[in-house]
Parts: sequence; C-alpha cells; structure tokens
Amino acid sequence: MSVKETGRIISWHGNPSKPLYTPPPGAIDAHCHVFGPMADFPFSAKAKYLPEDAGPDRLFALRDHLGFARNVIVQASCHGTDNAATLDAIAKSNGKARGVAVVDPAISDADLAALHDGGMRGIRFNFLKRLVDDAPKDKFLEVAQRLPAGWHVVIYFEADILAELRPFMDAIPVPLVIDHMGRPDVTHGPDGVDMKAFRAFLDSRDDIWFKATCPDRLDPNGDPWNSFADAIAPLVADYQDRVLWGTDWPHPNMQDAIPDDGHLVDMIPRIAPTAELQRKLLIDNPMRLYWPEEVSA
Ligand SMILES: O=C(O)/C=C(\CC(=O)C(=O)O)C(=O)O
Repeated sequence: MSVKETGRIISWHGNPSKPLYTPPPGAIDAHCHVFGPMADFPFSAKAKYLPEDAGPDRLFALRDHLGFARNVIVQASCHGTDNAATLDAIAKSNGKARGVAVVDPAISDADLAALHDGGMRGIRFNFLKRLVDDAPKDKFLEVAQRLPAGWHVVIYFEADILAELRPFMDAIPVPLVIDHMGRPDVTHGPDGVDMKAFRAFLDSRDDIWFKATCPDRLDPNGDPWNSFADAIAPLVADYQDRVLWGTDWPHPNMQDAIPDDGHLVDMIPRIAPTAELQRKLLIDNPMRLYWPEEVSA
C-alpha cells in the first residue's frame, strides 16, 4: 500500500502487465469497484479506508488493456450506502457495465426500482468487521424479500463465520453470490477444512454462486499464487455453472502485496483449463446473472 501525503491509499498496480492469456470475446470482469472521484462522489463518513480516486476512466482503460468486454461494478464499503459513484460509472459504460448496490435496508421500493433502472442487479451484505460497523441480519432479510425481479444477494464473509451465517443465508429467497468463496484458507489444498465446508454449503442449494477471485487476498504464498490454483481449480470444475471471475480492481484496502492485474488474468486458465470452462466462467454465467435479457432461453 502506498499512502500519499493526503493520507489516501493507492491499492492498485500502476503499470499492470499485458496478460499472456487472452480472454474470449465478450468476457466479463464480474467483480471490480470504483472509488470516487472524491470531488464528485465523497467517501462515506464511516469509511474504513480512504482511497485515491479510481474512477470509471481508469476502470474501462484496464478492462480494455486486459482484454475484457464488460464489468460488474460492486459498490465498495468506502462509499457506504450512497451508490452514486457506482451508478455514474455504469452510466458512462455504454451498456458495458452493471452493478451491485449496498443499501440502507430501509430503502423504499421506489428507490430499489431506481437502482434497477440505473443498472443494479443485486445488493451486497458485507460481514467483514474491519469494513463495516454493523450488519443487521433481520433488516437484511427484510430487504432481501422485496428486491426487484431477477436480483440476487451478494454476501461477503470470512470462512470462520460460515456456519454462524447459515440460518440467515438459508432464509434468503433469491440466488446468493458469495464473494471470494467466503475467504477459505487455500493453503490446505482442495480438501482443506474451509473448502469442504464451502462445498457443503454449495451443495445445500443449487442457486448459490461464487466468485473464484482474489488469489492475492487468499494465498499467503504470493504471486504466482500456486496454493490458490491447486485449491480452486477442482471447485471451478465441479460447480462450473455457478462460478464467476473478477479482478477485484482497484483491490480495496490491499496493504501488502498489490497484485499485477495481468498476472491475475493469467490465473484464469489455471483454474479453468478448457475453452468451455473459460466460456462459462467469463461469459455464460455472468451473462445469466447480469444481462439475462441477452441470453436466449
Ligand atoms: O471488495 C473486496 O473485494 C474486498 C474488500 C473491500 C470491500 O469489500 C469493500 O470495501 O466493500 C476487502 O476485503 O477489503
């Protein structure tokens, strides 16, 4: 992490390499964020990190550099429940981005409908204590029951609270998408305790999706993230119709090893070795969740 004199964090690589792997045409980066720009979209007073601006121009330049066609922009905690920055980025994408919002659970149905019109297709519940002050499950459940048609709920948690969250997640009546697979310990291989628990969770419902993302956050051994590749490739193969992939750019809050985004893209053929798996991971699956109107039945 580099902290400028302003105290604002730069958490992304300044000159990411060109990936060796070329994504198929139409590939979607299904987990990324925008920060600000702060002058137009101030950060939340409750933000746990204060980043430099990482707005839509940078995001779309990276998309093109890495060989992707579309983005799914997830509202980052530093913007709280004001989704204006994410909506602005979606509006500037020429239809090439959709989003996931973070809302005050008391949001009105009319405001949810407005988020839909702005390109949102889900809401995110964040259970990481270092990122949010509180996560009221009863209020989250109430809003999850009145989402616009076709929406899903994205949940971000760490592996040690998976069991505790089960009754809450089991009660959510729309598809679930789990960020970064609930942050398993990948160093114990594909059959480690966390991976087994996550598989049991996936087996409990066929509408639980997950993001095979963030080797940089999950693999303490660092780039080239071999532990991540070993642990995650079998999961992608076994649940190939409900897995998504994303860069996580601008890698909110990353403190130690800022990843080279080109290297992150080069993880794709290691966890999805065939052209068919890559098409599902990068196109078919995210299209079903985020652009279903373009998918033929
Ligand atoms: O966004 C991510 O992928 C992960 C984050 C940041 C985050 O969730 C947020 O700011 O909302 C993290 O682990 O710090």
